[in-house]
Amino acid sequence: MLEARELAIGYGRTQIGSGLNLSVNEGEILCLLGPNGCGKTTLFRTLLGLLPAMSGTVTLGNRPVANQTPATIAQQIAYVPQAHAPPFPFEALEVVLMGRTARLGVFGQPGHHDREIAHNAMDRLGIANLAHRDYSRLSGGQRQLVLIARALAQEAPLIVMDEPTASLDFGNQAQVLMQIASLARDVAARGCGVVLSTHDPDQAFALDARVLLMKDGHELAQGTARDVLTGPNLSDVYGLPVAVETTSSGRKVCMPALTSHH
Ligand SMILES: Nc1ncnc2c1ncn2[C@@H]1O[C@H](COP(=O)(O)OP(=O)(O)OP(=O)(O)O)[C@@H](O)[C@H]1O
Repeated sequence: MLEARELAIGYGRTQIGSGLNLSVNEGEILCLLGPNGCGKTTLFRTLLGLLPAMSGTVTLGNRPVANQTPATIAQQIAYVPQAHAPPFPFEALEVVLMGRTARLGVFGQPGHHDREIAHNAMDRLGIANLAHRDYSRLSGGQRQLVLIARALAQEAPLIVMDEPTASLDFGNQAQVLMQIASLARDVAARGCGVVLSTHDPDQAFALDARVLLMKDGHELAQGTARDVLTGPNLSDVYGLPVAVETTSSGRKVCMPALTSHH
């Protein structure tokens, strides 16, 4: 569905990364992990056609993304950016309704059906009570949940999420992870493809995701969480000793060694 081949990414003439390969299909979760500044957001912007590739190709639904209009791209991929406050006030529900834009005609106004879908998306994320609140006055975590609801309302077969749990509290992080898993794995509704970035390797284990581990704009390893998120790989990427252990319930957890060596 979404595929990148030998992709080089960057801004203007400044190359941020190269040699990137990935593919995501419906029902799959791909988790991007790597240190601050390694190029995750830049890669996302390139995958979404917001930033031209410096070389290599991005194909979306078997066509180069570079040849597709923003509306066609939006029908295929929903993007959940990192949450920022907008410069002017909107009701949270209006923000969610913006997810319907790519589905409306040129002068189309959202109708009853669109509002119902927007309400359902908010309900699913447990934020129905925020519908008529001023989006710019919500907390960072509440805004993040509204942006995820907007992506759900878009009803695209792929969702790209830039650090979707970054500003969420402990409970909401777990809640959003469960939503991501059910988006991809829900057999009744046809599963979406999900690409997300996170700074928490435990989340890749919890989601049983495929992992692309990045360092300095390049792929260090790609594969199952179990194969890629090893102590040596994580130690290499984050520059400190990391241990990967298995809990009594059988889940893997990653722990940096916090002892200092003097
Ligand atoms: N508009 C821009 N023009 C030039 N360089 C940029 C621009 N935006 C980001 N960069 C640079 O690109 C590099 C990669 O940034 P990017 O935001 O993709 O990293 P990231 O992996 O998403 O980081 P984080 O985990 O901190 O969000 C950084 O060195 C950053 O300074």
